[in-house]
Amino acid sequence: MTALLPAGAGAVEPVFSWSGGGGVLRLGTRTSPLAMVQARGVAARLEELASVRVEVIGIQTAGDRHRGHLGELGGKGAFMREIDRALLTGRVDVAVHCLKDVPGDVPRPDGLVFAAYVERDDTADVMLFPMASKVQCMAGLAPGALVGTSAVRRRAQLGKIRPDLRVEYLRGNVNSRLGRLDAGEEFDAIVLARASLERLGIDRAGEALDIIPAVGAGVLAVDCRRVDPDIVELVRLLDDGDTRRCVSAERTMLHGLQGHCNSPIAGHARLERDGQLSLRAMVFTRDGSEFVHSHEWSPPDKGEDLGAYVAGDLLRKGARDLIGGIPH
Ligand SMILES: NCc1[nH]cc(CCC(=O)O)c1CC(=O)O
Repeated sequence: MTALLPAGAGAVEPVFSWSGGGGVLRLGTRTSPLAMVQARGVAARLEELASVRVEVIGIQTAGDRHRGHLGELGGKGAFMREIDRALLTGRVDVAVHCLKDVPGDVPRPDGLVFAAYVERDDTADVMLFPMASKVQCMAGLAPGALVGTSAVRRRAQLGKIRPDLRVEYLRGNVNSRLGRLDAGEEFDAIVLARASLERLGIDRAGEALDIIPAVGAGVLAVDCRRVDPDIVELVRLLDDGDTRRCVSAERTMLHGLQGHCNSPIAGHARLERDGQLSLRAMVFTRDGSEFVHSHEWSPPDKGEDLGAYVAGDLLRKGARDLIGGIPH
């Protein structure tokens, strides 16, 4: 079949065509080892589901090239623009993103649709210690110990639990962060997503932190062009309904708060044993010394209403002042 890009889907020519069944589907993602391993997992599942060969194509993004603070590039969107463009121009047919890295304050391009939210992995944030260090738990860290993380959400929540720790900006791929940690010269601990360790096959336990996860944590989102019904239908087979319900609540909340990439916002939805959907969320100052909190429930298919309600609740409690006090 041949599908054309809709008018207005960027200033690009409608060039895409896909010969469904027996064809090769090109799947784009970032070039980091984590992104590539995630993409290969999605590719393998698509190949199981249909008689299609999936070719994984690594796309270097501005966020990967830039070594400094992500705020200088306008935030996490720096990981998306090139991949969106590759999809809109037909260079790739599907794209895999960590939903956590998809900004909530800028609309997605009209022509694209997240046809699948893959069943959620572990959402825990874990603290890791240098392999050779005697200290292997947060309680063992001395006052003033140095913790590496790039996420303002983690920084704020660490500040709330252990205001005596120093936190320094640390980014880069997971292996290079672990390498710097184990070199033992800079950090007493770092914080990473457990899902990223598991996906990379890194067998390191760490200490799970009792903090609220990021919106979209542990969820892979598979992006398609709306005008490719065959591909949308295929990718839809990877969609997990419960994950989609949770994501709908979390992302609607994030959008309602209009938080920018550097906003310390935490939000986590889950399906409770009684069948209700719950959403727990917090907004902090940068150091975690002030915060607002909300925790509400809804029927499982009312995720958007729940997210909008929790965002409104947080705003009523003063979230705007907390977010507004932090530069991009
Ligand atoms: N910002 C980086 C990022 N984005 C998504 C993940 C992997 C885990 C997930 O999908 O939540 C990671 C790595 C990390 O935080 O350690």
